[in-house]
Amino acid sequence: MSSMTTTAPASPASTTSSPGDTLLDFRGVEMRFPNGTVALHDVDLTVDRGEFVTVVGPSGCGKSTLLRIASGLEHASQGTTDIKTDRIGYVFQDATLLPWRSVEANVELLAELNGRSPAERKRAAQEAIDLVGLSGFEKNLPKQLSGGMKMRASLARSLTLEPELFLFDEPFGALDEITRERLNDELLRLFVEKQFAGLFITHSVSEAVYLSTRVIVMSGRPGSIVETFDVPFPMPRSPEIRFEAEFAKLVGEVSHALREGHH
Ligand SMILES: Nc1ncnc2c1ncn2[C@@H]1O[C@H](COP(=O)(O)OP(=O)(O)OP(=O)(O)O)[C@@H](O)[C@H]1O
Repeated sequence: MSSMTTTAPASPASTTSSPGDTLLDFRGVEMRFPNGTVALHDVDLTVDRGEFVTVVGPSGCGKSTLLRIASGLEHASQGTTDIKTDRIGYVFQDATLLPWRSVEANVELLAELNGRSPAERKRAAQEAIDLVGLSGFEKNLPKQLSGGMKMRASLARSLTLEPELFLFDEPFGALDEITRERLNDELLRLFVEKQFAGLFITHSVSEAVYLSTRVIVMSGRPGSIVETFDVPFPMPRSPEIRFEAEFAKLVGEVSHALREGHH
């Protein structure tokens, strides 16, 4: 049986939990789709406040499924899924902006759907737009933005909800290397500043190591966790750590585990 427990703090000020609290707790999660496909097998996963956890694994191993369960879009067929917040941000590989709305109006959308007043959502949207570096582009339509800028707008839209748990489904996978690295830097800055917990999916091992406090390696389908790596580099991180020997060593170890778990 799966269960979802939701405890919803009404505002940041009402949050009573402290750093180290578990926001997501999955035990023995199994996912079998109605057509018989088993996507996940016996997954134990926790994400604590202050953690940025990245999941890497071969294509089709169930990473997106895991995220969809975390978001409540999908329900596990077995195991327990305990999500201790309802302030969840979700960013997909596709920026999913409404083409007829300006950047500003897109960023306001979630706050609007959540019933925030026009003044309040305008304030939240402007703050988020400034945070992701899109100031000056408020009136642009999505088609007038680069791929990186669209992702920034998508991030800003989720930030208006002040997520405590931020889910990322390979958000930068379609971007060129330089844009991706720049957005990784921005995301780390936001993580340090906004103190959300992150659960991030990627195919890039170096992106995983650079962003995370912990990297989880999954096996091929049905996905199960084969290895977990704590990433020791302190936050905030400088982009230069990517060139350090310790960084390369960890990337090598994660890549090795990924190859070993690939069946
Ligand atoms: N609704 C569904 N019904 C049946 N099978 C599904 C459904 N959704 C996903 N699957 C299958 O479950 C498996 C895991 O899919 P999922 O998208 O979670 O993998 P992934 O690790 O995110 O893949 P990728 O890295 O390629 O994005 C795949 O074999 C997929 O075909």
